[in-house]
Amino acid sequence: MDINKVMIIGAGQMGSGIAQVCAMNGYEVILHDLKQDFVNRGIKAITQNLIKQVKKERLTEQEKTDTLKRLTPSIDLQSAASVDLVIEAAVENMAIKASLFAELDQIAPVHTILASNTSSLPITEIAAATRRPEKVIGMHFMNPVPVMKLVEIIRGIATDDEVYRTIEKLAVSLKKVPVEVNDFPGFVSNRILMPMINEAIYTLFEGVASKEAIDDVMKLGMNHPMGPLTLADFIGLDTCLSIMETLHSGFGDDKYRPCPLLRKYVKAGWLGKKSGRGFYEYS
Ligand SMILES: CC(=O)CC(=O)SCCNC(=O)CCNC(=O)[C@H](O)C(C)(C)COP(=O)(O)OP(=O)(O)OC[C@H]1O[C@@H](n2cnc3c(N)ncnc32)[C@H](O)[C@@H]1OP(=O)(O)O
Ligand SMILES: NC(=O)C1=CN([C@@H]2O[C@H](COP(=O)(O)OP(=O)(O)OC[C@H]3O[C@@H](n4cnc5c(N)ncnc54)[C@H](OP(=O)(O)O)[C@@H]3O)[C@@H](O)[C@H]2O)C=CC1
Repeated sequence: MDINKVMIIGAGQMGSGIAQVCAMNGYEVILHDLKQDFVNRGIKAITQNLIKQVKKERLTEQEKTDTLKRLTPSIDLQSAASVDLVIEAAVENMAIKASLFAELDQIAPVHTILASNTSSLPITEIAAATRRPEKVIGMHFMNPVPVMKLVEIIRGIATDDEVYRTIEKLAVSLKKVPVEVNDFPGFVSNRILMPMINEAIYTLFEGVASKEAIDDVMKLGMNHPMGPLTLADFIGLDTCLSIMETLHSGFGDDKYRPCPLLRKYVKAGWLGKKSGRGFYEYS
């Protein structure tokens, strides 16, 4: 199946990154969020990223203009009526995703594939909110989307082989490397990454070392590009907590219990870089 027009739901850090790479690679893109302000913030982030690429002479002024022309803002979910693929990148919350997918199922044409960028939630359960579970799939990009090569592609229990192949082909056309995984809590990426981050938060919580020291150990000792606490701030502490909760409830194993300090920060509204404060402060 050919994909020409894509709708991205959620213009946050992931949604705007996905919209950018789709538009840069020739797709017509609708970028949707709940409020015009949020869509504008997403388009502004994309524009700034493209300007940087032009300055670095990796993109011409014309390519930048053409990319921006392929982006259409939306605050009306009915826009899904004109697309071949929806990639949902709203918040990591099953109730919100299930209700979005049920609505999208009513609006989108029969051929449209409904993909989710969820970082941990079961694709099979999201698919069950629709009458087209065979056309529902996980398409998990990594942050920052324009930089990271991986796209984890997750098959739900009912996902069609043809839908899988279409999404795999699409990922390659975005110059990404697709990796196939089955539908288990946290998939592969966050089943491994997030317990490491949660353990780093426990290490801080228990006073084993300062945040800077914990990050230095993993950066200088293990060659990680970012320390785990900096990475948690970068991902978003609300997203980290949601992922740990999915692992905890999905496996029923207390080794995945979220650190109380992580819960406290999220309750305080300290969500990391996107809210200006998490383990570190950002101006
Ligand atoms: C939670 C989930 O479900 C899954 C996830 O996504 S988990 C998170 C996965 N991501 C990571 O682990 C990221 C780890 N960090 C890194 O790889 C690096 O620190 C980084 C790529 C983010 C920044 O790299 P750096 O060398 O420290 O900084 P910097 O030199 O400024 O950036 C390197 C490049 O990335 C680009 N970049 C950095 N941040 C960017 C952003 N937010 N958007 C777009 N491009 C960005 C820079 O422009 C730069 O590009 P060039 O090399 O083309 O000039
Ligand atoms: N952060 C990361 O590193 C990664 C995140 N992901 C996944 O991507 C998704 C988005 O994460 P991220 O971009 O970081 O989160 P952000 O908080 O940056 O963005 C989410 C956006 O979606 C909007 N939104 C919330 N509910 C709806 C809705 N019903 N309809 C449309 N838009 C909505 C939010 O608006 P508002 O601000 O009002 O809530 C916000 O603008 C999550 O599922 C997350 O797990 C996947 C890979 C990496």
